[in-house]
Amino acid sequence: MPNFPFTTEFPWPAPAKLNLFLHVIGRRADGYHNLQTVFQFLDFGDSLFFVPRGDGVIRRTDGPADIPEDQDLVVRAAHALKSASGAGLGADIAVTKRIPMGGGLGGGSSDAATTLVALNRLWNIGLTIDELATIGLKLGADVPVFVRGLAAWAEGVGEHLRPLNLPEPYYLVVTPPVAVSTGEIFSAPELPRASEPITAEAFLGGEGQNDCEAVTCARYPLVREALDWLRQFGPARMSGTGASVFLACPSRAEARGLQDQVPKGWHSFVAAGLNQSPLGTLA
Ligand SMILES: C[C@](O)(CO)[C@H](O)COP(=O)(O)OP(=O)(O)OC[C@H]1O[C@@H](n2ccc(N)nc2=O)[C@H](O)[C@@H]1O
Ligand SMILES: Nc1ncnc2c1ncn2[C@@H]1O[C@H](COP(=O)(O)OP(=O)(O)OP(=O)(O)O)[C@@H](O)[C@H]1O
Repeated sequence: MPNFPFTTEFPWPAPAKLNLFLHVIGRRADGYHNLQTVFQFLDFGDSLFFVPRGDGVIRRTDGPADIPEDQDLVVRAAHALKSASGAGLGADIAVTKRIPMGGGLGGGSSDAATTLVALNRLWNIGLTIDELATIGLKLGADVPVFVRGLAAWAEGVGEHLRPLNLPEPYYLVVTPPVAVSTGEIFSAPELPRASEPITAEAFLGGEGQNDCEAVTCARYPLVREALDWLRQFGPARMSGTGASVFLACPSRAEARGLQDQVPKGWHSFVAAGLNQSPLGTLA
């Protein structure tokens, strides 16, 4: 195997995201939904490790047992990058998962984005961020924002992105023990699909909600319970299509204090909101 400048053993970050609000504006002909949302990153996430291979083979050497290797978004992202660029190299990829799956925190999308950015560098292909975002969009609607690495106002299915400078509070994020299927919520007949578009300024002034909340809460009563529990302490909201709910807190200490009271069996963490992804500094 050639001696690469980065036979990297250091972890590449794949941060979680929050949707600070999520409006469903309409349905496209292909069944996907046009949205308005705001993405912010968290200083909490998965860690990915890459060792380039000279023989062109792409393998996941460690990762979530319940996702078959060939379906893992890191493996799919590596193959997509290889065919888009004609790269001859391969990679061993190990994933340390921390982001709850089906949690509305974008874990799979973030892993895919980190794979694109890391292998672009390690394989020395030199694709631009725009090219990586285009490849990423085919893997998942949330991948482009993770590739670009800036908190953003998003429209379309999440591909039209405008960087936003947001407050960076500490969040308490609570995930009840259910995995919500994004496809199920978007295909629900009862999903409201006609929110009036708002402006980023209106969002910054306090407007906005999560249009998927009622559908997810009706179908997954534990998400309703988690929201009701967190709303005792402030204006909590759901991220994405759930299952995670979050509350901005004035300090890390205050968030930790609330976390101590989270009911048993619910996953939770405290993390700072970030307007720049930790991946951004490596891209
Ligand atoms: C809800 C969000 O997390 C908000 O950030 C994303 O829009 C979802 O992004 P994602 O998990 O990357 O979703 P994808 O894997 O692209 O889509 C899963 C399924 O959800 C539905 N879907 C997704 C996104 C979207 N804007 N409209 C949709 O109707 C589609 O049926 C799709 O088959
Ligand atoms: N590396 C991966 N990490 C997490 N999920 C993956 C991965 N690869 C494939 N998947 C699949 O993607 C599905 C969605 O996972 P993910 O954690 O991204 O959900 P999510 O947080 O609800 O995403 P979003 O907020 O984008 O809707 C999982 O149920 C799993 O089947």
